[in-house]
Amino acid sequence: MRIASAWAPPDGRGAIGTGKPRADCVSRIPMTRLTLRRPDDWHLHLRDGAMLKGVLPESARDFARAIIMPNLVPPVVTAADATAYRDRILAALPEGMDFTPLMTLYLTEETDAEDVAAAHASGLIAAVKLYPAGATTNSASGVTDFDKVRGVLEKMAEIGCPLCVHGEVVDPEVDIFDREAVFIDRVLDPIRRATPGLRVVMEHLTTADGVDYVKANEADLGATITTHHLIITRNHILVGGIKPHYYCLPVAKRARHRDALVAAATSGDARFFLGTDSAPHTDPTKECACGCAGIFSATNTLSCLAEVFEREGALDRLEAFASLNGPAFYRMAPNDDTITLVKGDAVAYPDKIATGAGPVTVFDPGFPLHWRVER
Ligand SMILES: NC(=O)N[C@@H](CC(=O)O)C(=O)O
Ligand SMILES: [Zn+2]
Ligand SMILES: [Zn+2]
Repeated sequence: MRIASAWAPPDGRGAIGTGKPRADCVSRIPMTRLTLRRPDDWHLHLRDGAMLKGVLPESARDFARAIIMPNLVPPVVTAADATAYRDRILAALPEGMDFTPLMTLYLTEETDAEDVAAAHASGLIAAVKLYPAGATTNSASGVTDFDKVRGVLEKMAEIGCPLCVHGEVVDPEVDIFDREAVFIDRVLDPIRRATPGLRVVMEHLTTADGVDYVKANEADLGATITTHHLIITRNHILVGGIKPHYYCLPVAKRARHRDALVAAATSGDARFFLGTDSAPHTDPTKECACGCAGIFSATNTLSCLAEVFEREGALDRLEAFASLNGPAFYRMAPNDDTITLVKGDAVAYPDKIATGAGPVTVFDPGFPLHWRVER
């Protein structure tokens, strides 16, 4: 990573957005350019058809690769499904954009271990995704009886194919804010103990309990953290009127959990890496009596992350989180090309993008963004 610095202009622009030079910048040179290896997104929803066409450029512009979630309707269950879906993604990619979809299979109680092994050996899939049935958007075909997938998990441990996990229990007795922590004790830890060598990614971590669990385990365990969970708490969803565009699963928790995620992401610890979980739903399907879960952040994710890392004094660790730790976990080389973030006046980004499926609202971090990706 290369960090270039320049003095803020005399009028103070660029000095942390206050309009005035900050006192603590007098003796420090504010950073205004940041070059890092091109990032990857280790958890992304692209959907299909008109929505795919509309949202794909928003990710492909900044990210070189992404782990593509398989929760279509019907889900991407077999190697044949994944091949067809990958081809539809590549066909929707605008001319001249360079983007590699890393495919996943949706684990069901009928998944065939040999189909998984062949798809992994051929390089078609990078991982298999476990959704507890009923836990989240389009998870009805997921797993209810974890004993039924034991054979597939053992095969995955043997061949080194990672399991990406939506880590929430669906027990109606368990409070929605506790579902991740309970999942770790009731489901994840027993699966990992029963399947030595299984490589697991806890997707979209939302709790300090999750951070602690990852840190307590040396080998074979990583976690993605989303952009929005580094920023919002449950107050964003509920205070001053219900805000459907902040609703996602796992639901954002209280501030101490958000702060634990920020500490983990900005620590440089290689077990934590970026998975935006950018999950587009059209406005009418979010702004209604039973709104869909999912936050769309592909458009402004890197600007948001730079702001979060800058506040923590950790801009020099953004590259580890966004560009290095993920490939290391997935045993892939980091990207050779780079992107440069430039700091300046507040960045303009659309509040919605238009897709053939309908308008999709872009994540609003609630503060101005000053870092933009240099094109
Ligand atoms: N995160 C979400 O709130 N929604 C995701 C599903 C998921 O990742 O759980 C989606 O597909 O919309
Ligand atoms: Zn999920
Ligand atoms: Zn997701």
